[in-house]
Parts: sequence; C-alpha cells; structure tokens
Amino acid sequence: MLEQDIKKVLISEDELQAKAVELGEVLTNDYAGKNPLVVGILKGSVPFLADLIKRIDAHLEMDFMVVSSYHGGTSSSGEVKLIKDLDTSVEGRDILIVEDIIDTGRTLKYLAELLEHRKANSVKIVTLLDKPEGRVVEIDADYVGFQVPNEFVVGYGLDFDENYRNLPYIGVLKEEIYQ
Ligand SMILES: O=P(O)(O)OC[C@H]1O[C@H](OP(=O)(O)OP(=O)(O)O)[C@H](O)[C@@H]1O
Ligand code: HPA
Ligand SMILES: [Mg+2]
Repeated sequence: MLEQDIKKVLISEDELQAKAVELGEVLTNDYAGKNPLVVGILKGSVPFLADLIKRIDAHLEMDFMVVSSYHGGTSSSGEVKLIKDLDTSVEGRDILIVEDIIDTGRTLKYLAELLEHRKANSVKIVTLLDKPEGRVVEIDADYVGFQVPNEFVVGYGLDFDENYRNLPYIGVLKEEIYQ
C-alpha cells in the first residue's frame, strides 16, 4: 500500500541493518569506558536509534530532544524550534547526537552549538543519511551511514507530512504525492 507512493528504493532493509552493525562496532570502540549520553532527535531518529544502540556494546545513557523545522512540508522553514529539551544535564558529558538525516544542516548546527554552550565534554554526531547538496550552513557529522542524492526521501523514521516513517527501507517519494 505505502509502496505505491515510492518512486524508487534507495537503501534496502538489509543494508540498513548491516549499517547499524557496522556503525555500532565503531562506536563500541570509540566510546568504551566513556558512558556517553546518546541524544536521539525526535521523531525521525527513532528506528535508526533503536537499531543502533543494540549494536553498541558499552555503557551508555539515552535521552531525547524534540526540534522541528519542516512543519510537514518538504523544505526547511529556516527556523529551528526547540519543543522538548533533555532531562539530563550535559555538563562534562560525552554527547553522541543521533539523527536520521543532515539536509540543510540547520537542525544539527543549532543542536551542536546548544550542547557545546552547555559545557559538554564532547559533542559528536552520528547520522544515518547525509544529503551534502542540501547544505546551507556548514556542519559535518562524525559518523555517516549513507550519502543520499538531493531528493526528498522517506522511510525508516523519515516522514512527509508525518507519514511514511514506518516504511522499513529508505525510498524516494513520487513527486505527485507532494506537489
Ligand atoms: O538538516 P535539516 O535541513 O535541518 O534537516 C534535518 C532535520 O529535519 C528533519 O526533522 P523534522 O524537523 O522534520 O522533524 P521530525 O524528525 O519529527 O520529522 C530530520 O529528522 C532532521 O532532524
Ligand atoms: N526527507 C524527510 N525529512 C527530511 C528530509 C528528507 O529528505 N530532509 C530533511 N528532513
Ligand atoms: Mg520531518
């Protein structure tokens, strides 16, 4: 049913699972003994975060923030709104932000600067997807799952108008759905 709205599959379910294993192994090594605070950015990061943390074999804590800048459409409003803050103090902590995608970069630039300002010991970013052609502000992730072309992608957490987050793969939405 949902599949009818998808122009093409970019990243399959198997490829997504394999990437969680691969990134989990790297993060297990990089965060051994550090008890990082893993910060999931709601809502898009949920499926990726759930798969990734099961592959990190180290003590970690988890917290969430809600920010929003797309307000349902396919282009960033340019204004990042903090809707729910962390419950945990970040001072002195090693922070690992988990995101589904860096597109314009506005969301992550805002978040990374906010957490650094709060005197985190370190702030690193793991993003499942990177869309370099979408960038309007300068920010790079420390760990990237896949690069994607400059098209609107959905699935595995990523939405259009709050739909398609539950697709098990990443796909490109047919233009007629959002035009
Ligand atoms: O690099 P940017 O252009 O800022 O775009 C990336 C952000 O936009 C999306 O979130 P959205 O605001 O749509 O919230 P959501 O996770 O609830 O979908 C996505 O999940 C990232 O957080
Ligand atoms: N798809 C879904 N949400 C997004 C995207 C995208 O390509 N870019 C930024 N938020
Ligand atoms: Mg969204």
